Amino acid sequence: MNQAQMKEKAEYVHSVFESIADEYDKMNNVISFGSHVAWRNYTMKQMNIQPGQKAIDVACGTADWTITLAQAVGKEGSVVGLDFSQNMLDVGAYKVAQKGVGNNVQLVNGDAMQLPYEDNTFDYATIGFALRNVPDVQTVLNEMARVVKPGGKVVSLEVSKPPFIPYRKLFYFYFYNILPLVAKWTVNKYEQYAWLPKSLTNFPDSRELAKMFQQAGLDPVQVKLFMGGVAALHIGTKP
Ligand SMILES: C[S@@+](CC[C@H](N)C(=O)[O-])C[C@H]1O[C@@H](n2cnc3c(N)ncnc32)[C@H](O)[C@@H]1O
Repeated sequence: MNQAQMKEKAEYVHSVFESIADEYDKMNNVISFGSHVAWRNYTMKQMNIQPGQKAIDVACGTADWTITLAQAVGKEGSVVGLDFSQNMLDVGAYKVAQKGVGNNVQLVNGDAMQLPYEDNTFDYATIGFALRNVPDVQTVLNEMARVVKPGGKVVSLEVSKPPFIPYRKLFYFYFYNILPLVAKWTVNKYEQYAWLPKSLTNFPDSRELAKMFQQAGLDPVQVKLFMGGVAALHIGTKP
C-alpha cells in the first residue's frame, strides 16, 4: 500500500468507527455469538499480568480490554487506552467511570501507527480486533514492540483465517454474506459492517502474522487458535 492508499484506509476506518460507536458493544456480542468474552478471558490468563504493571491497549475502542487490564494491574498500576476514534473513546470513558477504574486509566486520542510514548515504557502492549483495521500491520507491531520494555509482551487477539480449507470457506460464507445482513437487521447498518469481512481479505493468516511478530523483534511468539482458527491470539516477548 502506498502512502495515499494508507491515508485513504485510515480515513475510511475512522469514519466507520465514528459512526458505529454507540452500537459497537452490542454488535460485538451478536457477531461473535458472545465468544469474544471467552477468548479475552483466556488471553488474560495467558498474559499473567501482575498488580503494579503498566500496559497500553492500542486501538482500545470502547475500552473493554483497557478496563480488564486496569482491574488486573490494580491501583499501583496504570493503563493507557489509545484510539483515533473520539466517539469510541467517549463510550469507553463512560464505561471506565462506571467500573470505577478511572484513577489508573488514561484514554488517549492517538494513532496506532505512531505511538506517542518513549521506547521501553510499558510491560504490555495489547491490540484487540484492530490490527486488521490499521494501514500497515508491520508498522503497528514495530511500534508496540518499541514501547514495551525488554521482557515485556506484545499481544494481539484478532479474527483470523481457519487453516482447514472447507471450514475456512464455511466461515467466509458467514463472515462475507451473513454478517453484514445481521448488522442490517440488528442495527440497520450494512455498509459499515460489510467493511468487517473486507478487512480480513488482505490480512495475514496466523502463521504469517507470527512471522511479522518476529520481524518486529519479538521472540518467542506463542500462537493459539480459537474455534478452529476463526480467531487467533499471538503473544510475542521482547528479548
Ligand atoms: C474493531 S474495533 C476494536 C476495539 C477494541 N480493541 C475491542 O477489542 O473491542 C477497532 C478499533 O481500532 C481503532 N483504530 C483503527 N485504526 C486505528 C489507528 N490507526 N489508530 C488508532 N486506532 C485505530 C478504531 O477506531 C476502532 O476503535
